Amino acid sequence: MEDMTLVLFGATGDLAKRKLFPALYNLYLDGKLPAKLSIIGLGRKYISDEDFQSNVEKALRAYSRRSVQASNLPDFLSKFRYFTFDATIKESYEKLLELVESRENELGIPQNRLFYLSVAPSLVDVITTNLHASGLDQNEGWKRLIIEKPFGSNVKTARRLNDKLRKTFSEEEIYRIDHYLGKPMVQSLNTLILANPVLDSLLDQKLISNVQITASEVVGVETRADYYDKAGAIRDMVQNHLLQLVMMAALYLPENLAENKSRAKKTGIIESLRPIPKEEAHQHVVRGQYEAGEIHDVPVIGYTEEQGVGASSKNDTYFAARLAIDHPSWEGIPFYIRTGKRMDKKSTQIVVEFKHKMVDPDRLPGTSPNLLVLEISPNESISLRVNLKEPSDNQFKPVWIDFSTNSENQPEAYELLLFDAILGDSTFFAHWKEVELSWEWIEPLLEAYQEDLLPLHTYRAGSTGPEAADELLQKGQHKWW
Ligand SMILES: NC(=O)C1=CN([C@@H]2O[C@H](COP(=O)(O)OP(=O)(O)OC[C@H]3O[C@@H](n4cnc5c(N)ncnc54)[C@H](OP(=O)(O)O)[C@@H]3O)[C@@H](O)[C@H]2O)C=CC1
Ligand SMILES: O=C1O[C@H](COP(=O)(O)O)[C@@H](O)[C@H](O)[C@H]1O
Repeated sequence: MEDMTLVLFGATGDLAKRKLFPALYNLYLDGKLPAKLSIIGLGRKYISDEDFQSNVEKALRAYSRRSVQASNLPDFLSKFRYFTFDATIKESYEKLLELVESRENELGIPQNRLFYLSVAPSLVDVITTNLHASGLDQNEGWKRLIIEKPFGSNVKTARRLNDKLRKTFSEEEIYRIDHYLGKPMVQSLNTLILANPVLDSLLDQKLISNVQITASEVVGVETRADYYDKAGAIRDMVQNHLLQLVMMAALYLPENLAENKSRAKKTGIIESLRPIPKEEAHQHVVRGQYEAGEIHDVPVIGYTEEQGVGASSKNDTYFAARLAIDHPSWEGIPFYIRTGKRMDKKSTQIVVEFKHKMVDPDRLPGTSPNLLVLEISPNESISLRVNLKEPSDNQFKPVWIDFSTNSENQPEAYELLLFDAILGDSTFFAHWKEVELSWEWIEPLLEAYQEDLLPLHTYRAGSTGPEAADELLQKGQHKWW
């Protein structure tokens, strides 16, 4: 691992506090940070280095998955410096360069620089332009840029943003964060299948009936109405996280694809995703919005009553769709995806349902389809549902065989992703072609939204979503698991 500098734009923000500082600390505890590391945090308000380090410490105490150890904390904090910086002022970059270089010289660090843009998308252009103009990116070592979501709000704005980034960084130097790609279960899909030939043999195209990907949340819009009411579930969760999960599942589940995990293959999946023309969207897509309801016996308000949301908002807080992948490995196997806020439970999972037609219900009463469930979060597990006979009534009953690891102390997505970026491994970052193709696939659906071609269904907070989403699966004689 090479010694380096991490320049963190947005070091006084929420993401830095809740995710990035804890991720860095846990990497440190695991010995996964470079021996010599200079971290320079940036924000507009004046903060001394000591106060900044104390803010980092507070963030660790509040959010780190492992408790803070007094014995190593001073060494960890000594890597941090703070610089008062306004991204819109050109001179700030020249002074920043002086600080970066002075720390590099002081610590004997080569000019390897990782720039993390944990700031609003509106600042990305001005920052990358000035990184270049000031010479911060003209270093002798490597340079990398980590960029947060959202990556555009449609295909046009995403392309514009990418063109701007590409003026300063090459595609290989850009690390687009999709934190679902950092979840440990998602990262280990490939090796999981390869390490378990038994799973491999189950994941045979001839045996699979359909694949279901769910990302349900209990939380509502929280304090983010300003952003969320414009984005909706389709931009917030579907274009990025769900389509990435579709690519990962489609790529790694069948054995014939598992061997080659090249970028071209992942792009191949998203390229094969059959477009849904806007006129046909209502046959394949369900959009919904939560109404008042109850979650775990606590009453919660409806979406349009949330602070910052207009009473007439038509924004989607739920999205479900039936997808077809025109790829030889997935011919005739539908992928169902759904995501929603204020649902009955927090769960991200991939379910593979196996064909059941060959089982004779007269000879074997009570059987149900076999299922393979890969739970991604909040817990990590693999479960297989099989049919067992009840001796008492001669009926079969579904029984779960569960394999789960103790996931209490699993690394967080940001830890795995930051580590990869430090190493220069971009496998689990969203590459431009994937992002662009995802937006292209989403575009007709956005148009259908705009032209009101898709009804907005409502669902009670605390439920499993609109009834229309159940009907979507019933058309194919399937049901959500
Ligand atoms: N928070 C989260 O959970 C998640 C956030 N993201 C993304 O991460 C990014 C950051 O989000 P978050 O931390 O929540 O945002 P915050 O609003 O909490 O923080 C924004 C940061 O940007 C800094 N900033 C704002 N204007 C300027 C400026 N002109 N010059 C320099 N710094 C500036 C602020 O510093 P100061 O005010 O001190 O200048 C602050 O550190 C966004 O792109 C967001 O979409 C993605 C997923 C989850
Ligand atoms: O990116 C986002 O993800 C979270 C859900 O992430 P998870 O890791 O808790 O599953 C979602 O709440 C948020 O709206 C979205 O911006």
